[in-house]
Amino acid sequence: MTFSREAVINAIGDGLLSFPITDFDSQGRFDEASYRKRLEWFISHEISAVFVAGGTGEFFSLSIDEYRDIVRVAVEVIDGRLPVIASAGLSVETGKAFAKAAEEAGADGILLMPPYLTECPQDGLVEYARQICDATAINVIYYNRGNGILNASSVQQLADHCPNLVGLKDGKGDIQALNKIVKTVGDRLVYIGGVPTAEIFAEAYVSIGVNTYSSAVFNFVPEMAVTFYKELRKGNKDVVKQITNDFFIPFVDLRDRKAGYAVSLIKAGAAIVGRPAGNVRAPLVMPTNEECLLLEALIKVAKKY
Ligand SMILES: O=C([O-])C(=O)C[C@H](O)[C@@H](O)C(=O)[O-]
Repeated sequence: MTFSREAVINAIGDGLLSFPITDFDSQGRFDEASYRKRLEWFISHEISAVFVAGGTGEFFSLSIDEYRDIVRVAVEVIDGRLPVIASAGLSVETGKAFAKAAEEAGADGILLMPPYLTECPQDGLVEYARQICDATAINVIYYNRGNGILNASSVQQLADHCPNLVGLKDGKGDIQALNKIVKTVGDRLVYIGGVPTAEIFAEAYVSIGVNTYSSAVFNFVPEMAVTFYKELRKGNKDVVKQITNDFFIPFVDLRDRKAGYAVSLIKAGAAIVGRPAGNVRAPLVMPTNEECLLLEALIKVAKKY
């Protein structure tokens, strides 16, 4: 951990957050050299923290050995210039193991993913998160998504119990429920927008005081992603509307063609802009050639910004 808790809270609470895809070679193995170049390129843009092996980074498809390499490489390349956050989760025991690996590699925090597969009662989810928080000294951001959605009183319980719980990342886009969490738990936590294609929710997020989000499209159109974020924060509704109409709405339409495209299209986009990271791993699939051509046309539009 390079940064103080306060510095991590400041970094993740204001500014654009980036979630790099994970590079695989032609055999589907983690490609360290390519990943190093990607991270260097990432931090040459205006971002405030780097979340590695996240959803966009295919955490769900990585072995713990690959994960160790990814976090080690990220901490080396970023070299204290920005906080590095890495994912953890799946079960209490694997969650603790990932958290330990992240801590040993020098990460500044973990993004705690929902449990694997099973339905989850609220008190069980609180216990899942509590045990993983208690097992690590680094910062924890809970990812409220999938089968692991915490309600406002559960978030409050966790925040009261776990001093290292610093943030909540929304992955559902239920603004009513998120607003209740924000109003109930208040400044005790930092709130991050993180539904797939976060920008499409960004205006709603800002309206309830969620001032930052994770941008997956940053992986292939970083200038546009940064412009969108800055104009949003300045309250420049015209530019936000224009980029939403020109890029995000058609992108979301393309994304909705197949489950998992929120990640697959990002890898396809990276290849189109000359920064390939290999293919996604099963159960995800890559977009078709026709879909890649549609994406290429959208990327041309994005370059205007
Ligand atoms: O864990 C992750 O990779 C995400 O948060 C998902 C993306 O960054 C999501 O916010 C998006 O697709 O813009």
